[in-house]
Amino acid sequence: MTSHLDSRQTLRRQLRQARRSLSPDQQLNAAKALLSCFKEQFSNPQIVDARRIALYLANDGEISPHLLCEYFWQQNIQTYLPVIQGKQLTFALYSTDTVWQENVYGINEPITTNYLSGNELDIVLLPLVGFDSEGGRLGMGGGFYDRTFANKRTDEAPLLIGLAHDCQHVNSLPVEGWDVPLQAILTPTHVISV
Ligand SMILES: Nc1nc2c(c(=O)[nH]1)N(C=O)[C@@H](CNc1ccc(C(=O)N[C@@H](CCC(=O)O)C(=O)O)cc1)CN2
Ligand SMILES: Nc1ncnc2c1ncn2[C@@H]1O[C@H](COP(=O)(O)OP(=O)(O)OP(=O)(O)O)[C@@H](O)[C@H]1O
Repeated sequence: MTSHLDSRQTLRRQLRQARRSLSPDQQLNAAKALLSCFKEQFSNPQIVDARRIALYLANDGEISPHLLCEYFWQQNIQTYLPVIQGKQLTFALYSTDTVWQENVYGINEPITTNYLSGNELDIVLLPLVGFDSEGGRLGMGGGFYDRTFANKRTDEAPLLIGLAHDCQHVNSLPVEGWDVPLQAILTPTHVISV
Protein backbone atom coordinates (compact mmCIF):
# COMPACT_ATOMS: atom_id res chain seq x y z
CA MET A 1 0.00 0.00 0.00
CA THR A 2 1.28 3.45 -0.84
CA SER A 3 1.06 5.87 2.07
CA HIS A 4 0.24 9.56 1.73
CA LEU A 5 3.85 10.32 2.53
CA ASP A 6 5.17 8.12 -0.30
CA SER A 7 2.80 9.60 -2.85
CA ARG A 8 3.72 13.13 -1.77
CA GLN A 9 7.42 12.30 -2.22
CA THR A 10 6.84 10.75 -5.64
CA LEU A 11 4.69 13.66 -6.80
CA ARG A 12 7.23 16.14 -5.47
CA ARG A 13 10.01 14.51 -7.45
CA GLN A 14 7.98 14.42 -10.69
CA LEU A 15 6.69 17.96 -10.41
CA ARG A 16 10.08 19.43 -9.52
CA GLN A 17 11.54 17.65 -12.54
CA ALA A 18 8.77 19.08 -14.77
CA ARG A 19 9.35 22.70 -13.72
CA ARG A 20 13.15 22.35 -13.89
CA SER A 21 12.92 21.17 -17.50
CA LEU A 22 11.38 24.46 -18.67
CA SER A 23 13.84 26.45 -20.82
CA PRO A 24 14.98 29.98 -19.87
CA ASP A 25 12.71 31.28 -22.67
CA GLN A 26 9.71 29.38 -21.32
CA GLN A 27 10.48 30.68 -17.82
CA LEU A 28 10.61 34.29 -19.00
CA ASN A 29 7.39 33.95 -21.00
CA ALA A 30 5.71 32.35 -17.99
CA ALA A 31 6.83 35.22 -15.73
CA LYS A 32 5.47 37.77 -18.24
CA ALA A 33 2.15 35.95 -18.57
CA LEU A 34 1.93 35.69 -14.79
CA LEU A 35 2.18 39.47 -14.49
CA SER A 36 -0.56 39.97 -17.12
CA CYS A 37 -2.76 37.44 -15.37
CA PHE A 38 -2.16 39.15 -12.02
CA LYS A 39 -3.04 42.61 -13.38
CA GLU A 40 -6.22 41.28 -15.01
CA GLN A 41 -7.49 39.32 -12.06
CA PHE A 42 -6.47 41.32 -9.06
CA SER A 43 -7.57 44.87 -9.55
CA ASN A 44 -9.85 44.37 -6.55
CA PRO A 45 -9.47 46.57 -3.45
CA GLN A 46 -7.64 43.93 -1.43
CA ILE A 47 -4.75 44.09 -3.89
CA VAL A 48 -4.92 47.79 -4.66
CA ASP A 49 -4.89 48.55 -0.92
CA ALA A 50 -2.04 46.15 -0.17
CA ARG A 51 0.99 47.87 1.32
CA ARG A 52 3.18 44.87 2.11
CA ILE A 53 3.48 41.86 -0.18
CA ALA A 54 5.79 38.89 0.36
CA LEU A 55 7.17 37.03 -2.61
CA TYR A 56 10.24 34.82 -3.12
CA LEU A 57 13.41 34.48 -5.22
CA ALA A 58 12.77 31.76 -7.81
CA ASN A 59 14.71 28.55 -7.20
CA ASP A 60 14.62 25.02 -8.66
CA GLY A 61 12.48 25.97 -11.70
CA GLU A 62 9.85 27.89 -9.71
CA ILE A 63 7.86 30.48 -11.64
CA SER A 64 9.59 33.78 -11.07
CA PRO A 65 7.74 36.67 -9.41
CA HIS A 66 10.45 39.18 -10.40
CA LEU A 67 8.21 41.04 -12.88
CA LEU A 68 5.43 41.20 -10.29
CA CYS A 69 8.03 42.61 -7.91
CA GLU A 70 8.99 45.39 -10.34
CA TYR A 71 5.31 46.19 -10.75
CA PHE A 72 4.82 46.39 -6.97
CA TRP A 73 7.81 48.72 -6.65
CA GLN A 74 6.26 51.00 -9.31
CA GLN A 75 3.08 51.04 -7.19
CA ASN A 76 5.08 51.90 -4.03
CA ILE A 77 4.09 48.61 -2.47
CA GLN A 78 6.74 47.22 -0.13
CA THR A 79 7.97 43.74 -0.96
CA TYR A 80 9.29 41.16 1.50
CA LEU A 81 11.18 37.87 1.24
CA PRO A 82 11.02 34.83 3.51
CA VAL A 83 13.84 34.29 5.97
CA ILE A 84 14.17 30.91 7.71
CA GLN A 85 14.23 31.26 11.50
CA GLY A 86 14.21 27.88 13.17
CA LYS A 87 11.35 25.94 11.59
CA GLN A 88 9.33 28.98 10.60
CA LEU A 89 9.57 31.96 8.28
CA THR A 90 9.89 35.62 9.09
CA PHE A 91 9.87 38.27 6.40
CA ALA A 92 12.51 40.87 5.52
CA LEU A 93 12.15 43.96 3.35
CA TYR A 94 13.36 43.52 -0.23
CA SER A 95 14.52 46.78 -1.84
CA THR A 96 17.26 47.96 -4.20
CA ASP A 97 19.48 48.41 -1.08
CA THR A 98 19.12 44.84 0.16
CA VAL A 99 22.28 43.07 1.33
CA TRP A 100 22.22 39.28 1.05
CA GLN A 101 23.20 36.08 2.75
CA GLU A 102 22.49 32.50 1.67
CA ASN A 103 20.27 30.21 3.75
CA VAL A 104 21.00 26.49 4.23
CA TYR A 105 19.32 25.69 0.89
CA GLY A 106 21.51 28.18 -1.01
CA ILE A 107 18.65 30.68 -1.46
CA ASN A 108 19.47 34.34 -0.80
CA GLU A 109 17.83 36.11 2.13
CA PRO A 110 18.03 39.80 2.99
CA ILE A 111 20.21 40.70 5.96
CA THR A 112 18.19 42.90 8.30
CA THR A 113 17.43 43.51 11.95
CA ASN A 114 13.83 44.34 11.25
CA TYR A 115 11.73 41.25 10.62
CA LEU A 116 7.97 41.11 10.12
CA SER A 117 5.90 38.15 11.18
CA GLY A 118 3.50 36.60 8.69
CA ASN A 119 0.43 38.34 10.09
CA GLU A 120 1.92 41.79 9.46
CA LEU A 121 1.73 41.23 5.70
CA ASP A 122 -1.26 41.93 3.46
CA ILE A 123 -0.53 39.32 0.79
CA VAL A 124 1.88 36.39 0.63
CA LEU A 125 2.74 34.95 -2.79
CA LEU A 126 3.89 31.40 -2.08
CA PRO A 127 6.16 29.20 -4.14
CA LEU A 128 4.86 25.67 -4.58
CA VAL A 129 5.72 22.34 -6.15
CA GLY A 130 2.14 21.20 -6.84
CA PHE A 131 -1.39 22.51 -6.43
CA ASP A 132 -4.95 21.29 -6.90
CA SER A 133 -8.17 23.16 -7.65
CA GLU A 134 -9.25 23.10 -3.99
CA GLY A 135 -6.32 25.23 -2.86
CA GLY A 136 -4.18 22.27 -1.80
CA ARG A 137 -0.46 23.02 -1.87
CA LEU A 138 2.54 20.73 -2.00
CA GLY A 139 5.76 22.56 -1.13
CA MET A 140 9.42 21.61 -0.96
CA GLY A 141 8.80 19.50 2.13
CA GLY A 142 10.20 21.69 4.88
CA GLY A 143 6.78 22.64 6.25
CA PHE A 144 7.97 26.26 6.61
CA TYR A 145 4.94 28.02 5.15
CA ASP A 146 2.57 25.55 6.87
CA ARG A 147 4.06 26.23 10.30
CA THR A 148 4.22 29.98 9.74
CA PHE A 149 0.52 30.24 8.87
CA ALA A 150 -0.77 27.31 10.96
CA ASN A 151 -3.01 29.47 13.15
CA LYS A 152 -4.28 31.82 10.48
CA ARG A 153 -8.02 31.94 9.81
CA THR A 154 -9.03 32.36 6.18
CA ASP A 155 -10.75 35.69 6.93
CA GLU A 156 -7.58 37.11 8.48
CA ALA A 157 -4.61 38.73 6.75
CA PRO A 158 -2.54 37.89 4.88
CA LEU A 159 -4.15 36.65 1.70
CA LEU A 160 -2.28 33.48 0.67
CA ILE A 161 -1.83 33.19 -3.10
CA GLY A 162 0.21 30.40 -4.69
CA LEU A 163 2.20 31.06 -7.88
CA ALA A 164 2.79 28.18 -10.26
CA HIS A 165 3.49 26.98 -13.76
CA ASP A 166 0.51 25.24 -15.39
CA CYS A 167 2.46 21.96 -15.35
CA GLN A 168 2.28 21.96 -11.54
CA HIS A 169 -1.49 21.36 -11.51
CA VAL A 170 -2.60 17.96 -10.23
CA ASN A 171 -6.17 16.65 -10.00
CA SER A 172 -6.08 15.95 -6.32
CA LEU A 173 -3.27 16.31 -3.80
CA PRO A 174 -2.90 13.95 -0.86
CA VAL A 175 -3.67 16.59 1.76
CA GLU A 176 -2.27 16.45 5.29
CA GLY A 177 -3.91 17.92 8.37
CA TRP A 178 -1.26 20.60 8.75
CA ASP A 179 -1.48 21.88 5.16
CA VAL A 180 -2.56 25.51 5.11
CA PRO A 181 -5.00 26.01 2.22
CA LEU A 182 -4.31 28.68 -0.38
CA GLN A 183 -6.99 31.28 -1.10
CA ALA A 184 -6.05 31.55 -4.75
CA ILE A 185 -3.56 30.08 -7.21
CA LEU A 186 -2.23 32.09 -10.09
CA THR A 187 -0.60 30.56 -13.18
CA PRO A 188 0.36 32.14 -16.53
CA THR A 189 -3.08 31.20 -17.91
CA HIS A 190 -5.46 30.76 -14.97
CA VAL A 191 -6.53 32.09 -11.67
CA ILE A 192 -8.16 29.66 -9.30
CA SER A 193 -10.10 31.34 -6.51
CA VAL A 194 -10.83 28.99 -3.67
N1 LIG B 1 12.22 30.25 -3.58
C1 LIG B 1 11.88 29.66 -2.44
N2 LIG B 1 12.25 30.19 -1.29
C2 LIG B 1 11.91 29.57 -0.13
C3 LIG B 1 11.13 28.39 -0.13
C4 LIG B 1 10.74 27.83 -1.39
O1 LIG B 1 10.06 26.79 -1.48
N3 LIG B 1 11.14 28.50 -2.51
N4 LIG B 1 10.78 27.80 1.06
C5 LIG B 1 9.61 27.08 1.28
O2 LIG B 1 9.37 26.52 2.30
C6 LIG B 1 11.69 28.02 2.18
C7 LIG B 1 12.90 27.18 1.96
N5 LIG B 1 12.55 25.79 1.83
C8 LIG B 1 13.26 24.89 1.06
C9 LIG B 1 13.19 23.57 1.39
C10 LIG B 1 13.97 22.65 0.70
C11 LIG B 1 14.78 23.05 -0.35
C12 LIG B 1 15.65 22.10 -1.07
O3 LIG B 1 16.22 22.42 -2.09
N6 LIG B 1 15.82 20.90 -0.59
C13 LIG B 1 16.75 19.98 -1.18
C14 LIG B 1 17.45 19.22 -0.10
C15 LIG B 1 18.45 20.12 0.55
C16 LIG B 1 19.06 19.53 1.79
O4 LIG B 1 18.55 18.55 2.34
O5 LIG B 1 20.05 20.11 2.26
C17 LIG B 1 16.07 19.04 -2.11
O6 LIG B 1 14.95 18.60 -1.78
O7 LIG B 1 16.64 18.78 -3.16
C18 LIG B 1 14.80 24.38 -0.70
C19 LIG B 1 14.03 25.29 0.00
C20 LIG B 1 11.99 29.48 2.28
N7 LIG B 1 12.39 30.06 1.04
N1 LIG C 1 1.81 23.36 11.72
C1 LIG C 1 2.79 22.45 11.85
N2 LIG C 1 3.27 22.12 13.07
C2 LIG C 1 4.25 21.21 13.19
N3 LIG C 1 4.81 20.56 12.15
C3 LIG C 1 4.39 20.86 10.93
C4 LIG C 1 3.35 21.82 10.71
N4 LIG C 1 3.16 21.93 9.39
C5 LIG C 1 4.01 21.06 8.80
N5 LIG C 1 4.74 20.41 9.72
C6 LIG C 1 5.77 19.37 9.46
O1 LIG C 1 6.53 19.74 8.33
C7 LIG C 1 6.81 18.61 7.51
C8 LIG C 1 6.73 18.98 6.05
O2 LIG C 1 5.39 19.31 5.67
P1 LIG C 1 4.95 19.37 4.15
O3 LIG C 1 5.44 18.16 3.43
O4 LIG C 1 3.49 19.67 4.10
O5 LIG C 1 5.80 20.64 3.67
P2 LIG C 1 5.57 21.59 2.44
O6 LIG C 1 4.29 22.31 2.54
O7 LIG C 1 5.79 20.75 1.24
O8 LIG C 1 6.81 22.59 2.64
P3 LIG C 1 6.97 24.19 2.56
O9 LIG C 1 5.77 24.83 3.22
O10 LIG C 1 8.24 24.46 3.33
O11 LIG C 1 7.10 24.55 1.14
C9 LIG C 1 5.79 17.56 7.87
O12 LIG C 1 6.44 16.33 8.07
C10 LIG C 1 5.14 18.04 9.15
O13 LIG C 1 5.40 17.15 10.18
